[in-house]
Amino acid sequence: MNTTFGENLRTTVFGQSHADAIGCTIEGLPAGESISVDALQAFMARRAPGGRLATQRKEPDTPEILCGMVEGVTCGAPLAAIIRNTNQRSQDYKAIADLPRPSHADLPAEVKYQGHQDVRGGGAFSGRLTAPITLAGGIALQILERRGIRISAHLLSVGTAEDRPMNPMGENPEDLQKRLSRGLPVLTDDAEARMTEAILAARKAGDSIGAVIECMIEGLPCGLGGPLFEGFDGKLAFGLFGIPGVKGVEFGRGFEASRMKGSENNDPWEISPDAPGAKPRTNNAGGIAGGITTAAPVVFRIAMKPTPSIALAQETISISRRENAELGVRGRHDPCIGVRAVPVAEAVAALAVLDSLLSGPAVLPQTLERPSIPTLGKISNE
Ligand SMILES: Cc1cc2nc3c(=O)[nH]c(=O)nc-3n(C[C@H](O)[C@H](O)[C@H](O)COP(=O)(O)O)c2cc1C
Ligand SMILES: C=C(O[C@@H]1CC(C(=O)O)=C[C@@H](OP(=O)(O)O)[C@H]1O)C(=O)O
Repeated sequence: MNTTFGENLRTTVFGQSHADAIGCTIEGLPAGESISVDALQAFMARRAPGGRLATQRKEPDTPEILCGMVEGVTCGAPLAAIIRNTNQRSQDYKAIADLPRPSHADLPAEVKYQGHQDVRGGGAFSGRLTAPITLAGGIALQILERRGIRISAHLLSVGTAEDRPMNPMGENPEDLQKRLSRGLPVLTDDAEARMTEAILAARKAGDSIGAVIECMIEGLPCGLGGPLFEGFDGKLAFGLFGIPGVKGVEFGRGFEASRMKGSENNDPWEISPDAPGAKPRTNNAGGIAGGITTAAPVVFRIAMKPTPSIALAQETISISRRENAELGVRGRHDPCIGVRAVPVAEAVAALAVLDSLLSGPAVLPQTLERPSIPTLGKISNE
């Protein structure tokens, strides 16, 4: 399996849902970055299971950083971290080993790995693997935040219940944080009530429900990305499709732009006092043109499918008997994976941004910075 994301900042995720632990390594992290483990834990708690709108599996999701930092500061060496799995109930997967769940990875994984894959809890395909993604992304976010880059996501819709879209030219940061820190990450009270109702109704019916997440990256410089396969949108989309359950990614007006005229969709340039000296007056492009960031906020949306594991009877096959069969999934499952995937989208965005920032300038400066020995050497573990 290849579970690495990024070229300059390489995050590799490992583990299975019911193994002893899951975790990640991060290569290419810049040295000298102070990381608050408390803030990291708080970010990861937004994704962690629990509560009436999520799976009942109880996991504290405590990050244990094994190396790569000295006294809370990154040291330039690869960082490795684990999250222990503490609440597995592998007996829930006895039936599933023979009766693959429709729309989960069970059957294609059985064929690809010839029965050697870990079936328990979805193994390496589980949404649980988004915990280490959130760990790595949470570290990247802290590095970006101190450079004025803000990443915020919300549930734009759950089923047919809709929140208001974000303003693509930017949101007031304090107001946004206040709004997003309610029970469900949404911008309006009305959306919170209607989405909660839709999720609880789906759960009660033994069913599940899909969602759309909208995310905005503010404070980016113009110039990240490049043409063709170097596009910042391509990098982001690649990372976002790594989140289990993502079925669509769109930037700016996305598919809606295909129904517009050029005169409606174009974002006019205007002179601006801010770097780089010009900015688009509208942001239908979602902050990216020619694969390169324009300095307008990057805005993207991801479509999250409804959770495949549902209690309602489903048609499947019996692998051992080679005949059609029926399955109603028992066990602990999210009625709407979109809810907990909101911070995961932010985490992937942070990893993509930091990876791009670390790629270096396209034009080499005439004079190279020549670092010297710092005045005070640091001796730790004394
Ligand atoms: C945060 C999160 C939680 C998830 N929880 C569940 C779950 O409880 N039950 C389930 O069947 N799928 C869950 N999923 C989705 C499956 O992992 C996913 O549908 C499966 O791996 C197949 O991948 P695909 O949907 O991308 O094809 C979750 C995904 C995420 C991101
Ligand atoms: C544990 C998490 O979510 C799990 C994601 C998941 C799946 O198939 O994706 C299936 C369930 O696993 P289990 O049957 O072991 O409870 C969820 O609980 C998590 O996200 O931390």
